[in-house]
Amino acid sequence: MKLKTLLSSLLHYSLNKDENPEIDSIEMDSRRLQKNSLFICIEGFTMDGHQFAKQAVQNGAVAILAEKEVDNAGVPVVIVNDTRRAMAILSDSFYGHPTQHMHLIGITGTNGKTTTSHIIEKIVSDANVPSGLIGTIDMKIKGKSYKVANTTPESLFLQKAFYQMKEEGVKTAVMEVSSHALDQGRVRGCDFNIAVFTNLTQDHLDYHRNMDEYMYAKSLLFSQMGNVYKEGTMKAAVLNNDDQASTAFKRVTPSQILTYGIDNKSDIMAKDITINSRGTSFLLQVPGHEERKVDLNLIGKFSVYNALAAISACFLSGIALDQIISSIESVRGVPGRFETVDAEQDFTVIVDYSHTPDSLENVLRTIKEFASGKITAIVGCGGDRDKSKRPIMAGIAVQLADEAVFTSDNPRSEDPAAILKDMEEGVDKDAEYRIIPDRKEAIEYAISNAKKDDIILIAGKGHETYQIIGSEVLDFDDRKVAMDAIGGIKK
Ligand SMILES: CC(=O)N[C@H]1[C@@H](OP(=O)(O)OP(=O)(O)OC[C@H]2O[C@@H](n3ccc(=O)[nH]c3=O)[C@H](O)[C@@H]2O)O[C@H](CO)[C@@H](O)[C@@H]1O[C@H](C)C(=O)N[C@@H](C)C(=O)N[C@H](CCC(=O)O)C(=O)O
Ligand SMILES: Nc1ncnc2c1ncn2[C@@H]1O[C@H](COP(=O)(O)OP(=O)(O)OP(=O)(O)O)[C@@H](O)[C@H]1O
Ligand SMILES: N[C@H](CCC[C@H](N)C(=O)O)C(=O)O
Ligand SMILES: [Mg+2]
Repeated sequence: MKLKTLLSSLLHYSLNKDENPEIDSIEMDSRRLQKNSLFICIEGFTMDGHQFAKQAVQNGAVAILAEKEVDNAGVPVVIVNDTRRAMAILSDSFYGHPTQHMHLIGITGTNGKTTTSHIIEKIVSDANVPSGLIGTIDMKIKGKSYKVANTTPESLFLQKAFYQMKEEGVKTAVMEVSSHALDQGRVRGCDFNIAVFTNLTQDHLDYHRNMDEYMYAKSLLFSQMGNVYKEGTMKAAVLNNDDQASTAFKRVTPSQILTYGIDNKSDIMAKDITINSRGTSFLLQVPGHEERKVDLNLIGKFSVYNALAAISACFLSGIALDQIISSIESVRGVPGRFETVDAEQDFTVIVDYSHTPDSLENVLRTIKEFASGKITAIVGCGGDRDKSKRPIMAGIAVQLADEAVFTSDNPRSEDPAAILKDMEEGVDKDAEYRIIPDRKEAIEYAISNAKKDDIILIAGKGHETYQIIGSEVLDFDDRKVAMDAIGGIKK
């Protein structure tokens, strides 16, 4: 594609010379350049990509997109206000607007994005619709899994992935949309047909300055729904009516709205919820349909919210209600979300990705609803992430579990002892808890002391198969460590 053809999708830019090279690829990393590429300089959080312009030209770039003057080695330089956002628009054009050729469902919210997106993908593929998925655990194209670096990848990766999906015949794609991605404009250019909101509680206050800014970032998914519109295409916001933030999203979205809820009157509702240690049942109310009983294999009131969000999105996508219900009833769970580690021991071990105050509280309250033995919570907090959630999470663990064990999550560049100190700030001086900084030892301690009917919650890392200590990424999987520890005591 010629440079000027590519640039025609931008509202505004300036070009320093009247040249029009052929562009065969778009790149944002000077170390991974191809011949005849357009190099996009990004001022990042750790590096300024503008300093690599000359290196990029030496490595094959024939044009540069930047926010300021660069050492360009003679190639055309395009100046725009914001290169990350321009990259999203250009990538969408370069790959032929792939999301305009499929039904795209985006999910945002503090908790439940991964779970809800996996449920939707299951319902869609059970309905024999070729499906794609992008999120925290992986990217899936018609069931085949690929690695991703971010929950919501950078636009360049994203549009290339959608192009691959389109080429492979994907008709419906579902993706998690993180607040970071919205803030950085990674999903500008995505033609969302349905935008789903799960809930908003505290997280990521290391990145967003306060809850209002965090909510504003989330609201962009809904306010930008009208940015790409072709007459006749479905555009809808699916909002949790029991969460206050939905009021703001209702105001900013230009699209049709479908609400779901348990407590407040909503379009799609769950009533008469019953929870046991194996699942959750409820009566489902959907407009134009008789009330229906749904038996989920997923546990907790929060699982009902995820189910309602998924049912609402699939209902709007035109999948028959019978089909939706039979699929959702067959969902066995999502890796690392309330996943039990079972070696036929007489106590229960649950690995769960609760790394926010709200998710930890929900999971512990859910466990309390069916526990007959002692509840032990193993909890840590990530380094280089929202520090203000540390004392809150520690307080919740002490308050709701019978025994709280504080340990390390991914300390990253921080001192694990300092993170544990921050956690301790949240508990009363006379409260009882145990500190075991080494995560493996913490898990082994809890398992070797478990008695019949006890429940051990290993929170925070869910599906993760690594632990980041300093700059090292070490093999670590809570499920495997727990399984080995159970094996050890059964010998
Ligand atoms: C804070 C943040 O969002 N960082 C993201 C950001 O990195 P950055 O701005 O630091 O990039 P940088 O290293 O400064 O580099 C700037 C530019 O220079 C270029 N460069 C750099 C070196 C070089 O030699 N040559 C070169 O060209 C880089 O390719 C880049 O274009 O841009 C990168 C590329 O897209 C992201 O991978 C990276 O995510 C990091 C890994 C991250 O941890 N992000 C988290 C905070 C995040 O986004 N999380 C959310 C999920 C949260 C949730 O689910 O709860 C997510 O969507 O994943
Ligand atoms: N609807 C919900 N409300 C509150 N907590 C939830 C909900 N759904 C799941 N959780 C809890 O949050 C944890 C993370 O769930 P999930 O991975 O689905 O969320 P996410 O939004 O994708 O998180 P992340 O932003 O880290 O990717 C789960 O392990 C569970 O403890
Ligand atoms: N997407 C989340 C993941 C946190 C997972 C937890 N294990 C940690 O490392 O803090 C974040 O980046 O905040
Ligand atoms: Mg996720």
